Amino acid sequence: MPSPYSIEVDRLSHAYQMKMAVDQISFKVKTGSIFGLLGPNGAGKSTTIKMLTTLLPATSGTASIVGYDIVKEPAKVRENIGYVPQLLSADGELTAYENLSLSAKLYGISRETRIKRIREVLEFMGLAEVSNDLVKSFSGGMIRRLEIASSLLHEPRVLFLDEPTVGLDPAARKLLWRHIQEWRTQFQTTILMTTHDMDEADNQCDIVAFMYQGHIVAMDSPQKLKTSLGPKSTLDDVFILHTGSSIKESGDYANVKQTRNTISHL
Ligand SMILES: Nc1ncnc2c1ncn2[C@@H]1O[C@H](COP(=O)(O)OP(=O)(O)OP(=O)(O)O)[C@@H](O)[C@H]1O
Repeated sequence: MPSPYSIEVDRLSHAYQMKMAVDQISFKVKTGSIFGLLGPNGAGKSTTIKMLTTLLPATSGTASIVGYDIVKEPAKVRENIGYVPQLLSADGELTAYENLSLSAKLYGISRETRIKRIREVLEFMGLAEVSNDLVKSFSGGMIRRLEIASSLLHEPRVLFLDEPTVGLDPAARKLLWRHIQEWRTQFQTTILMTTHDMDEADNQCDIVAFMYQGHIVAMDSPQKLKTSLGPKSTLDDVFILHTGSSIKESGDYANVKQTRNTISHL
């Protein structure tokens, strides 16, 4: 029987020189669900995503994506995933269509399929009407939707989104999520995202894992995490309980700076 989980992580760790950025984390993500890694800057969220997308080797532990081992079968893993990194990846000097066409060629999608897929992802991400406009004329939210569209061209079974809404205003965030949720409903795509926005995790994720200093300190549905503390509790209250500080106060400076740079790029 096939596993009900699209992502399985077992005691996964990564050390940068002497520093343990991710320290023996374990979790499973059900197919078709949205799993949020929530934590302050420097908690280890991006490092986790980079290991699961085969961009960074694990120091120890194992993980599989739709049954493929990230160490033994990295090519198979890559065939089955989409990845949208924090930093800007769309080319402003090209149109939306041209950006997607370039990505589709890189994915090796045949010419006939390419045209159909590009139309499909443009439609799903609400960009069909601006497909021939230069990306440099786009808002931050439109650029993000284009980057997500690009990661969906090969119809991945698992999508990794690293801080998908960082730097976007509330209206752009809402629109972005509407489009992502529509895609997920249609294709049953499993999504792993990182965020340090409590409301976003609360509203969009089926399961949330709090990351702090390389560890997962709590993991459950947002509702269960909150009710375990009492009525009217927020996810921030749960985070404070497990770490002793608010998510806003517990990041490290270097990473805050990096996030701000990302925002100014958008
Ligand atoms: N290339 C690197 N070399 C050395 N240390 C690194 C490197 N990348 C990240 N780190 C450190 O590893 C830890 C985890 O960083 P990581 O980027 O995974 O955290 P994060 O939770 O994703 O934060 P952010 O929200 O800023 O992306 C941090 O202490 C960070 O300074």
